[in-house]
Amino acid sequence: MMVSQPEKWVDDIADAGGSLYCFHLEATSDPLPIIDHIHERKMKAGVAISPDTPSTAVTDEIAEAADMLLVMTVYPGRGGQKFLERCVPKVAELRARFPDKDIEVDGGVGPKTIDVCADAGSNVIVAGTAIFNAEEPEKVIALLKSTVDVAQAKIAAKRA
Ligand SMILES: O=C(CO)[C@@H](O)[C@H](O)COP(=O)(O)O
Repeated sequence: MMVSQPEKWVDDIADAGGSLYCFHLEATSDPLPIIDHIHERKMKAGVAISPDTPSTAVTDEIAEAADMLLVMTVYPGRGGQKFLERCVPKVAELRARFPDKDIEVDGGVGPKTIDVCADAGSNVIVAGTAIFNAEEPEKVIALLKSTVDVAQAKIAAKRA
């Protein structure tokens, strides 16, 4: 949800059948009650950070309460923007602190940029333009999935 006052829309999304409610950390000074509310409404809670927000803004307390952490790799607003590689170290930092958490990337992700995201530890991928503009979207989806699967297996092997 790219909205201010994200707490206002939790019930509407739950009532509409939502299963995940992801909101921007920058949009609130009090994220923990929002996460609690999302969970009370039986949805998973995601916390997103924009490109200029450091990963350390996601405190251990917030991350432990949330189900998913989203590192935006473009400025929120529209599809088709250029992937911001400078955001990738935030994925690695979050993955190091939270080995078992879902960590998502969103923005400019496609066949040319998936490797760095997957190697940094992202296991949830949002891709718009790379899929919708592809001649064979299913092949792009398969590539994104397999790249993440291989990277996740490597990361798991290192941890073992
Ligand atoms: O909502 C946003 C950006 O505001 C993203 O979800 C993008 O829409 C993803 O699209 P691509 O960057 O993959 O085209």
